[in-house]
Amino acid sequence: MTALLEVEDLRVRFGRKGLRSRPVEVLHGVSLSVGVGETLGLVGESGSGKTTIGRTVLGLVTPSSGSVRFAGEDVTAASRRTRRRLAKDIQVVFQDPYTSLNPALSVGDILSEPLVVQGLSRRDAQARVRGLLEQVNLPAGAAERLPREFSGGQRQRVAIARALAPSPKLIVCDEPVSALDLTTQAKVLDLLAEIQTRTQVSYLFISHDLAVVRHISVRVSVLYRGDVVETGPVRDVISSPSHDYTRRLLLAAPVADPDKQAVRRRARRALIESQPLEKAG
Ligand SMILES: Nc1ncnc2c1ncn2[C@@H]1O[C@H](COP(=O)(O)OP(=O)(O)OP(=O)(O)O)[C@@H](O)[C@H]1O
Repeated sequence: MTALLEVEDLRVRFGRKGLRSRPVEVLHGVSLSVGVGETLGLVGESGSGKTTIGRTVLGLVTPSSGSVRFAGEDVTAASRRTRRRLAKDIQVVFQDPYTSLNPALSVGDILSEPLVVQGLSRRDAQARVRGLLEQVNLPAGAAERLPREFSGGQRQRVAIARALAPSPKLIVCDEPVSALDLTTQAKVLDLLAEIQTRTQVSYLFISHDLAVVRHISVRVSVLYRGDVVETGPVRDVISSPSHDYTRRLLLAAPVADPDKQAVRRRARRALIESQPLEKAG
């Protein structure tokens, strides 16, 4: 598969408040790739560095070393002109559909403004908005309404439509269904998959939840404290994880049956007690 996004040996350091404290490295040489029309799941617990990877891919964080290449171009060393183009090609959908949409604008304006800025006439932008709403299964009348008039799942559909507006090649999905109930999660994931089949868009799909990642992606990278500890087909990683951290992540996933849940809890506790996990690697 042709690689669209190639992240190589990425290191990111953040400064801490206070003159004496030294910057802290939060990514320690991360490598991953996403093919054209592919979804790579990126899982890890809170604070492992998932969002930092996403923000670096979007050009919002400058790495201390390593590279991010998109369609062969180095994102981190791109000129302003190239960055403008890349800003169109790489879009994002955030976790919280309640804060990621401007509450003062109608859905139609939210979707059409970026298109008008890009040079589309108002009339063409409105036609495109109708097409975008159709793509995410919202009625054309949604354009007249404000974000607060929609449910969480519908707002996330608007956020997906906004990301699709410039016909991107890659969408960074940062926990896009974590704020939704289970049924709505499945519907939004199915929608993302359906859009991918139609458009060949690629997803870097960030989640703390392996079950969600299994639903949407074929390959997954597991991130632990700023290191990718394993990458492979989701099926293999789930059926025979090669790293203790992945085993813990699997055992931590909730299951509906309370007896199975208790068995998992005991297995996880036994694993933690027998093999304390301090460092990645
Ligand atoms: N701008 C920043 N300045 C300083 N530290 C930061 C900054 N952004 C992130 N960090 C730190 O980097 C580490 C990784 O954070 P990041 O948000 O990437 O993790 P995450 O896996 O996405 O977590 P979550 O799922 O909770 O969002 C954390 O320790 C966080 O506190």
